[in-house]
Amino acid sequence: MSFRTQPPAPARLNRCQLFGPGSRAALFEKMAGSAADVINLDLEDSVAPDDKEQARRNVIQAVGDIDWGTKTLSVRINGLDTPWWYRDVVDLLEQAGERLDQIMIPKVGNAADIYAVDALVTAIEAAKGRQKRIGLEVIIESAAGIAHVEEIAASSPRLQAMSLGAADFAASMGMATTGIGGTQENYYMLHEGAKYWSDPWHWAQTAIVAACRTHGVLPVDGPFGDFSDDEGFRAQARRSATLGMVGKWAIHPKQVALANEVFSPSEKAVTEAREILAAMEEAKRTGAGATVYKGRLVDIASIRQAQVIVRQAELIEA
Ligand SMILES: CCC(=O)SCCNC(=O)CCNC(=O)[C@H](O)C(C)(C)COP(=O)(O)OP(=O)(O)OC[C@H]1O[C@@H](n2cnc3c(N)ncnc32)[C@H](O)[C@@H]1OP(=O)(O)O
Ligand SMILES: O=CC(=O)O
Ligand SMILES: [Mg+2]
Repeated sequence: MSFRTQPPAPARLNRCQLFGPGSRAALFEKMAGSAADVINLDLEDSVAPDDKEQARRNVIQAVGDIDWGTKTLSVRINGLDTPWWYRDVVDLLEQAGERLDQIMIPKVGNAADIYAVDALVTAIEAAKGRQKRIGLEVIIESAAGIAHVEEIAASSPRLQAMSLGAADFAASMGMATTGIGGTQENYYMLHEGAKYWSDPWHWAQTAIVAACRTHGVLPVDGPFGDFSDDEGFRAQARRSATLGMVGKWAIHPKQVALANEVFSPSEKAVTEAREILAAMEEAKRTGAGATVYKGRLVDIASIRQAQVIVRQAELIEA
């Protein structure tokens, strides 16, 4: 480990972030009743320009009126290149109740974007005497966002989570697709006449995970647009989990159970992780740094790997 140790990410579940348009208030109770760990009420791209102000009013009212249980409650504001974002922040912080946990900033391009929102949030919190410190989450969904991903991850102590937004990311990068996440038909290697599909999101995801893990932020996979394709969602989510992401968005309620399934370690994985920890305790007792578990090497690094799984299981059990 470097002299500068890796800070832990927030210790809370973030397996699924369920989105719903702020303009569809009839969905809010259903979202609250879902099994998602995080709720994102949207003021941005799922809300038509003419509905922006009504959506903002709906969301402010819903923050206080609806029982959101123990979920993390987040509102996605409009981008900093729009005329709406500052009023989103001001009205939310001045008018929405203390139940609000987070503001999600879309299309961030550099650390200064978060600085601007942080400054505004900090001033309003102080002026209004808000008791709960609002967290921030961001979406990396542009060429600038991915180019500056590390400074964005380091930008504010308020920053809790960072998502990859596959739709806007693809548009900003000029990718030849209208698909939102998942396998891209034309992204394959050809070997002896057979196609081997590759993952065009992989590099952006690993860049996000590395930036997040360096700075103690939760890395999250964003939307998977084809909500009729459960297996496609699962495959995308499993790749994300394998790379170190902690959860995935749901843009339809049927995706919530899929995300929870993939980002909850199986009983078998938890048992194995606990057995590895026990095997290493035994090894330590005898003065060994490495031992054999089920015919394979485990050593002190295995303790850190097993702890990732056990910590997630403990959050779920709590
Ligand atoms: C891609 C880039 C991004 O920025 S993604 C993030 C922003 N996008 C969004 O927030 C979109 C969220 N999703 C939606 O608006 C809707 O789910 C869309 C995709 C339009 C589908 O809506 P709809 O045609 O009503 O779906 P459906 O008839 O299959 O619904 C079945 C039951 O589920 C409900 N439902 C629907 N959406 C949500 C939701 N987001 N959260 C909670 N519940 C939802 C419907 O009301 C319907 O309920 P019921 O069975 O009639 O009681
Ligand atoms: O905001 C999300 C996206 O995929 O774009
Ligand atoms: Mg987007």
